[in-house]
Amino acid sequence: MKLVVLGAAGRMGRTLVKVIAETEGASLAAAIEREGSPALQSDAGMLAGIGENGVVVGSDIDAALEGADGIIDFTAPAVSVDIAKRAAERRLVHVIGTTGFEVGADAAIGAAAEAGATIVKSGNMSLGVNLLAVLVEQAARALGPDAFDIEVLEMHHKHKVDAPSGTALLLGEAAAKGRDVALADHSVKVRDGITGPREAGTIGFATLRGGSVVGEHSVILAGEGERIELSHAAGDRSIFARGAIKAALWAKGKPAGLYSMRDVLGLSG
Ligand SMILES: NC(=O)C1=CN([C@@H]2O[C@H](COP(=O)(O)OP(=O)(O)OC[C@H]3O[C@@H](n4cnc5c(N)ncnc54)[C@H](OP(=O)(O)O)[C@@H]3O)[C@@H](O)[C@H]2O)C=CC1
Ligand SMILES: O=C(O)C1=N[C@H](C(=O)O)C[C@H](O)C1
Repeated sequence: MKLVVLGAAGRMGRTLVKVIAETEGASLAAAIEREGSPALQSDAGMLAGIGENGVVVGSDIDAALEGADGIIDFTAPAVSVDIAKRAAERRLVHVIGTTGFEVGADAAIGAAAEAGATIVKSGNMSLGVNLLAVLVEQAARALGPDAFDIEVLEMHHKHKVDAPSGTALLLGEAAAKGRDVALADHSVKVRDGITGPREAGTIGFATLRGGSVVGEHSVILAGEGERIELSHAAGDRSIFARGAIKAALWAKGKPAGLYSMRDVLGLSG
């Protein structure tokens, strides 16, 4: 499968270039960065630390998509929404790992999927986190909102620009699904000052940033005299890259539509 990596000089882009080179059935068709990026004209393999691979980083996305089968995109929300439309026009696979979307972006991405793109989108592409989400959903269903409070805690490196993380929101959605409520109506993303006691049934989020932490998430279910913690720690970005490439290979030949990593991993149940 011929893949275009968008944001090829970024932390995830470089990891993807490396993992694609290690993956049977996948090849790097093009490596794209934004216009004006200092990475333009560099060799993508050199940036990824795997030695020269002959793929020169460019910024012409339309030329890159000619003859490609799919795009792997860990960039920024506005970029991913725009690329979804281009993927729809060409009926391509588009794997979206980008996080931090505003309300409304889901509708635009859904429209692109209806218009012809085969999109796999997830706030976390790792097997471990997607399994964790299944466990969180089960725990939230079993432990009712009057007896157990749910809090989602995350920590990431100091360069991360969005909060709560896409993974924290994915885990919050899983908890809300287990409780059969809408996360938007029950989430508490900020606490400061005299907040009053905790409201039963809410799902709280706490965000930590610092150093080089790749990504750590805990869902805490706190009851009277007992507490359950379900956690995941990412040690290396290759877990996200392997998941994203697996998603692209899975999506090739599938009907256009919007899919999740739970679909890819057979965890939709
Ligand atoms: N779903 C998942 O499993 C994971 C998701 N992520 C998410 O992926 C995203 C990227 O993370 P990360 O790699 O750490 O961030 P980086 O900032 O390291 O990488 C993003 C790259 O995209 C580039 N870029 C920006 N605009 C464009 C454009 N128009 N065309 C092509 N490239 C562009 C940036 O260039 P420049 O710096 O010059 O602007 C940068 O090189 C974030 O939203 C993050 O949360 C990260 C890890 C796992
Ligand atoms: O920005 C990151 O680094 C990560 N972003 C994703 C998120 O927002 O959850 C996934 C992972 O935790 C790393």
